[in-house]
Amino acid sequence: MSEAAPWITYRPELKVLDCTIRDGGLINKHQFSDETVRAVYDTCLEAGIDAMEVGYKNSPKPFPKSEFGPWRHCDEEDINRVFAGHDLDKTGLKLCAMADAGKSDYREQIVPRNESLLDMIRVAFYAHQVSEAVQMIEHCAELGYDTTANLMAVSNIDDAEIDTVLSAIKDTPAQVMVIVDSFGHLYREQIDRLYKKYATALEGSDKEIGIHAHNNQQLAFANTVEAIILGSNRVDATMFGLGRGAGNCPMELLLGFLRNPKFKLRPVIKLIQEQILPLKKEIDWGPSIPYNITGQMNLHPRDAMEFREGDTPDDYVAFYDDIVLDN
Ligand SMILES: C[C@H](O)CC(=O)C(=O)O
Repeated sequence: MSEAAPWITYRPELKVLDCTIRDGGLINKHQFSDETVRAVYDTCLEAGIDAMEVGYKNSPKPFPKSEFGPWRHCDEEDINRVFAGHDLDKTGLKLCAMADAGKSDYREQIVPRNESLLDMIRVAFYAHQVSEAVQMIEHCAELGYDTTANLMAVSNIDDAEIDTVLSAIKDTPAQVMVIVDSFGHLYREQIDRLYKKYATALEGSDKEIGIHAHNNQQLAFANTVEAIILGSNRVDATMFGLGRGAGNCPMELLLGFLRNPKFKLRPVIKLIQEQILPLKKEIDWGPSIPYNITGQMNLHPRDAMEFREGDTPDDYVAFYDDIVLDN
């Protein structure tokens, strides 16, 4: 964590992670073409982005390969095909995958780091899964990976539970503890409170604090900037905000804000024009009233996603009546 964060200026320790394919895959079952995945990778290289999350290391049992694309499982052969020749030392780009507690066969699916092009495993978990998350982090660190701890849905957990998680994670080898606003519910003041809570609990552990924001209330970029101002040095964003439901902090806004000259905006704009805009015609993401409502109500976006996939995606009043009057 930065002691004093000179937020509007050059801060070389601040690292940007692109999770377009991993988070965006939650709206199309990770059915991206190799061309799109490779284009995001090439853009990360050209734009000076520090890490690219290529998907999930999740089990094919709950996510059968007949239904879900390769980036839900990140088999090594798929990684080797699409990122052939990737070299961390030459490019400075870390490739990473997310493993969900309860949904990953991590002991079988994750091979030693020196046998993989992946450099980092981000462990995602809900508060009640913290014991498994600790085991996963320790296991992946033993295999040689950088690791992060991503406590999901933090807006929905009481303080005592957050404290329990933070004290369990503090002693793990995870380099980063991420503030994850899964429901896009948090306001600036809550980001402040959580950042300070995480920083106090993790003091002395050398862990960085990360931020992963969803855009239900059109606050993902603002909340990301707020975390950066406070000292967060590990920041998630996606190209054109492509991500589950309302999407994420848009990369194009984030890079426009950062002052490190290594970050280049033009390749991101080019990718958006050539690859992401065509996707926008096929799949729905980004803020809309159903996502605003679930964000305001601190609910998982699944009902809004189902509604947007249905026959009357713009019948906002019907969604309001269903969700607001039912809760
Ligand atoms: C822990 C991850 O960042 C998963 C995710 O995207 C979420 O919002 O939850």
